[in-house]
Amino acid sequence: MTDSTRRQAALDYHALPTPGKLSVEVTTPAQTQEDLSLAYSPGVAEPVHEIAKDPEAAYLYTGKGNLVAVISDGSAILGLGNLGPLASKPVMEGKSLLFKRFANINSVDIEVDANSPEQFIQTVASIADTFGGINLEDIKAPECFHIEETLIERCPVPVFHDDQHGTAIVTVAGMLNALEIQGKQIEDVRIVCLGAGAAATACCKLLLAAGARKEQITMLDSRGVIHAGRTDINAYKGEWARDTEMRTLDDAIEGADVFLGVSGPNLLSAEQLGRMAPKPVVFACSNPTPEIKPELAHSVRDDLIMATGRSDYPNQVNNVLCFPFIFRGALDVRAVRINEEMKLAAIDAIRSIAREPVPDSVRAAYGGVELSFGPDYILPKPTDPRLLPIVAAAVARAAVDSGAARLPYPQHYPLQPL
Ligand SMILES: NC(=O)C1=CN([C@@H]2O[C@H](COP(=O)(O)OP(=O)(O)OC[C@H]3O[C@@H](n4cnc5c(N)ncnc54)[C@H](OP(=O)(O)O)[C@@H]3O)[C@@H](O)[C@H]2O)C=CC1
Ligand SMILES: CC(=O)C(=O)O
Ligand SMILES: [Mg+2]
Repeated sequence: MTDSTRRQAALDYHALPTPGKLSVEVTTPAQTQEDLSLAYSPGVAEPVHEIAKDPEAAYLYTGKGNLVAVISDGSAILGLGNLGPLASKPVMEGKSLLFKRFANINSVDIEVDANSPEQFIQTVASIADTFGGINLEDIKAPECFHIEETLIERCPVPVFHDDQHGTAIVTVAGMLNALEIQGKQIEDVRIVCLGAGAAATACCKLLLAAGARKEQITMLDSRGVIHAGRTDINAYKGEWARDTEMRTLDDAIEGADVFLGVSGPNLLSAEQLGRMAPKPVVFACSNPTPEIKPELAHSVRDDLIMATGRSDYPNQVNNVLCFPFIFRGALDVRAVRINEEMKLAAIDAIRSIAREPVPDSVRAAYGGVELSFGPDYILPKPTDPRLLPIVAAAVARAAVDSGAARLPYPQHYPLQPL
């Protein structure tokens, strides 16, 4: 497919058969006078009274318990930058599509035109109780950290910034598998993280929790290495400042085992890739254009494991492998928050699936190619029907065991694949 054919196909996909990617469906009878008198006036007054008496009744009489809002201010849309709330709508509709397609969670997208983080927080906090959970998306650093921390405290339902935690969970799951295939230990590897924003910060924190050593991680922002002499960095970046002579990606990449790109398009050169250690792992996760294109990377070396955030190459490291399923588990036990135990459980569950034989339906959806645990298959595909039962169950169990759940482990688990 040429670039212009792909562009037109993408525009047609969004315009046809009706604009956008989602619609709303009615789940109760609404044909007769009797139906309407139950659905609306006078019948609707009965659940109103029940919810006014006990807010928990909203889970029984409304769609709240299976409804997640995808909310953005459009300040970091994929790797495209700050293009504003309305331009983020196709991405947010896309996330809602993925919630429905992969975890049967109803989802609406909300794009907030806010003048300040406080205004954004106030807007989200005032509507949060409408939903069973809030998925924050594509909000740039450093504002995203304060926004998420504050909303977690203020909202009665789980709040999860997907670009931080969804990305980190999938990255760590993929990284542990990739390092194992390359015969390396996470404790030993030198990691270069290009990007110092929402995704980078959360990925590196979770890599530490998985065993990586902080002194082995070099983080870079658009001005270069985050080092102890920098006076132009905020406190979030300051946590990653190293006492080092390295200043540029050129310096940092020499002999590195891992390149994690969560920054922008085409920022890692073939020459730089060539100077990484033997058997490197390269996660070029910027969307839609990775830090280095797989064709170029593979032309430079044949000993690497290469991943991108995209669906059209092997090894998709993308938060789609996490957010539908972590919310499914969280909603089903009515978790008050999504905690570290639930994240670690999601990592183990996701990475374990990649080691099992792949169902025919997945192979068929990916053009019939052979998929088995190895350099070109480090993570399950998003269409893998095992993700829903296995990841949701692991997350729900962790929520119950860690005290985050308000309901017991669901009797109807494990879920049937969709
Ligand atoms: N595959 C996946 O699942 C996901 C991928 N991503 C990708 O990660 C990228 C960042 O997203 P997110 O963290 O949400 O955005 P943020 O805006 O929070 O962070 C962007 C970071 O990239 C840095 N950056 C920009 N240009 C350069 C450059 N030339 N060299 C080095 N660093 C640079 C910025 O530096 P500075 O701080 O100096 O401005 C900033 O630290 C996007 O491309 C996005 O598509 C994000 C989430 C999930
Ligand atoms: C995948 C995603 O959330 C991003 O690139 O921002
Ligand atoms: Mg995103």
